Parts: sequence; structure tokens; C-alpha cells
Amino acid sequence: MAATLIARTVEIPDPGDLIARIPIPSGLAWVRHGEGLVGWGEAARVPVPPGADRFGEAQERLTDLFGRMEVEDGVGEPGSGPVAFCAFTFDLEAVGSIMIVPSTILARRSGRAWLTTVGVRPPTPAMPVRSPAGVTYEDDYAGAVDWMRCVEKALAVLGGGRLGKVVLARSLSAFAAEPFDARALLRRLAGRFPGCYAFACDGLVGATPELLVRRTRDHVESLVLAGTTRRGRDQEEDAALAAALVSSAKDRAEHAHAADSVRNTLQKLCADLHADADPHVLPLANVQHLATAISGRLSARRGILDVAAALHPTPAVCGTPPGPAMELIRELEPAGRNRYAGPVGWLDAAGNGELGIALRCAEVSGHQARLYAGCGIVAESDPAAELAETRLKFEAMQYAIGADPR
Ligand SMILES: C=C(O[C@H]1C=CC=C(C(=O)O)[C@@H]1O)C(=O)O
Repeated sequence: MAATLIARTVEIPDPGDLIARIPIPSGLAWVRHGEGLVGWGEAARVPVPPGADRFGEAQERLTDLFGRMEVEDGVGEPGSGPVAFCAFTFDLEAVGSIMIVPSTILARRSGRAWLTTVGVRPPTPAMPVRSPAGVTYEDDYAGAVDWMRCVEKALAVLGGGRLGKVVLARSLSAFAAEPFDARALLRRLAGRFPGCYAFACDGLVGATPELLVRRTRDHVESLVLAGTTRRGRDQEEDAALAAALVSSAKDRAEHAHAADSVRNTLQKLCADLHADADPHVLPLANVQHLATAISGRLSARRGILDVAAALHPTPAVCGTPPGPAMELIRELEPAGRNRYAGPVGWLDAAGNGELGIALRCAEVSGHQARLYAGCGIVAESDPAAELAETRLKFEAMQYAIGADPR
């Protein structure tokens, strides 16, 4: 029988910059505006098998694991006690979903900070942070021209009326002279995108603006994004681009697919649901998006993974209707997405947590980082404009990783 793990949470003075406290390159993170959780060490590693009930299976495995722990929680907040960081593959049939309970978790929210240790915590000597150097890029499976052909194929399917929207993605590989250190990427992402969730989980690193779901006791929130334009070179151009985005029929249609779907799904799970009547513009350092905030109270006891199971994949990353959109994505993206566009974040023993959609991210392994970016395609989409949009979106991770010196 496995030894009982002991999880102890104590309140601590403000630890300062959470990302700066991660001592090793393989640290875990979920940080926005300096608040959130970071972790390191592995008290438990829980792979999640693919399949239609993978979120249910993940919940069962976590309930079992947390249930076998002895918990002393002196804080009693969502995210205190033992926590699992998680990253799920986009495609429920793909392998690679993982949950990790770190042996040390450092957290800070709304003026409180706490430290959780799980199991016997060996001292973790701090390793210096290694910045990426000598980075070069290569297109993966679909280079620019091939990818535009895929968009054209999708447009032909959209023209047939079976699909309203499909999200197509492509990837780009970066190679560095030294193995990548997630902490260096996190620092740069958190610095430039403070309003995004900077995350790291077992090689998946990024900063996503999109919240799939946050569950705080019976309260759930989601921020739906779809519809994109660039930032202006000055205030005037920026405002003009934002106004054009709001009044673009193509972007409004693309956004409505995603917002309606999330609202309808949460409607079934919640009492007093509130959804913005019209999307607002969310400006980020490199792009601006149409955004709709949705929140409500769960009408029955459901954990965050139950809500994620109902929501994923949203039309912000898949399409409508989801079945045919997923089929087309599998056909046009044969290399698969791994955990890009899947749920990423953290979960606690009470069913609370935060899950973003893994966007503006890379799968990092040794010297290689595979960056992903995708775009919602609707009948009015133009392949060249969509390609330009993937370049804008790649720019977030390229900023973190560094430019190609060639
Ligand atoms: C699929 C991505 O973005 C989604 C989220 C915001 C805006 C999107 C768009 O305008 O296409 C996408 O739906 C991505 O960044 O790879």
C-alpha cells in the first residue's frame, strides 16, 4: 500500500514575485497580475487516459489521491490544501493529459499568501534561470502556403452549410542552443502580458487571455474570446481598429458562435446566469479581441472538471457544431495539437480551480519549443488575413523565446 501523503498549508508573509520563487526549470505556474499559484517538485503525477469520459476519470483519480492524503489546512481558501496543476490535450482521443501535485505550492490571492507542502519535502536547491539563446525557427507540418490551402478547404466545407465555424491552427518550432527553462519564458510572458494567465505545466508554457472556467465554491465565471485585430501604432489607430473590430460582421459572427455556446452550456448548469449583452474589446500587448464575460451560480454540486467537461471544446478553439468541426480539424491538422487549445490550470480537493484555454503557448521539450496559433474561420474569412492573424498570435511566444537572428 502507498504511504499516506501529508499536505500542510500555512499562512505566510507576502512572498513577493511568485514566478521568481520557482527554484527549478520544471516549475509549475498559474499567475495573473502577480496573483495565483506556483509549484515545484512532484508529490504525485497523475496521467489522464484519453476517452470520452476523461474529465470524469481525472476527477476520480484526483478524488482518490486527495482522499488518501492527510490534510492540515490552516488557510481554507480555494487553492489551499493539496492542489493539482493540470493540462489536458485538445482532442479527447489524444494521449498526453496530465495532472501534477507538486510537493511545494506557493500561493497568493487578495492580500493573503500561503505555502503548502505535500509529503516529505526535500530541500530544492535553486538553479539559475537560463535565458533562451541562439534561437532559430522552422515551420512545422503546415507552412504558410499549405496552411492557407487548409483554410480554403475549410471555406469550401463552410460553404456547404454543414459547419458554421471551424478553428484552424498551425505550429512553428523554435530550436535553442541550450534546453529551454520555463521560468525564463514565464517571466517574460508575465511582464508583457500581466492580464493574461501565465502558465507552466509539464512542458506546456504560455500566457492565455482566455478563461474557460473559474470555480470558487458555487460561483463560476468564464471569459469567452473570439474575433481578433492588431494593436494600433498610436492611440488613434488603436481606437479605430477596436471600433472596426466591434462593428465587423465577420468578427461578430465568429464571436457569437463561441459566446452563445458557452452561455447555453452554463445556462443548463447554473442559476442566475449573467452574460454581457454585447462583447467588449480586450486589448493585449500584441492583439485585441472581442470578449464576453459570463458568470453564474451552480445549481447543483459540480466540481470544476464537470463544468470543463460540459464546455470543452468551445467554438473559440473548435467550431460549431463541435462534432463536424472536430472531424475537419483532425483531417486538416494531422499532426495534432497536443495540449494547445486544451484546458490548463489548477484544481483543489474541494472542486475549486481555474482552467484557461491553452493559447499563446508552446510545448517545450529540451532544446525545442513547438508554438501554436489558430484562427476562427467563418464563411467571410480571407486566408491571407487569417495567416497574418496567426503571425500576430505567434508573436506572444516569440517575444518570450527570442527572435530568429537570421
Ligand atoms: C485559437 C486562438 O485564439 C482564439 C481566441 C481568441 C481569438 C480567436 C480568433 O479571433 O480567432 C480564437 O478563437 C489562438 O490564439 O491560437
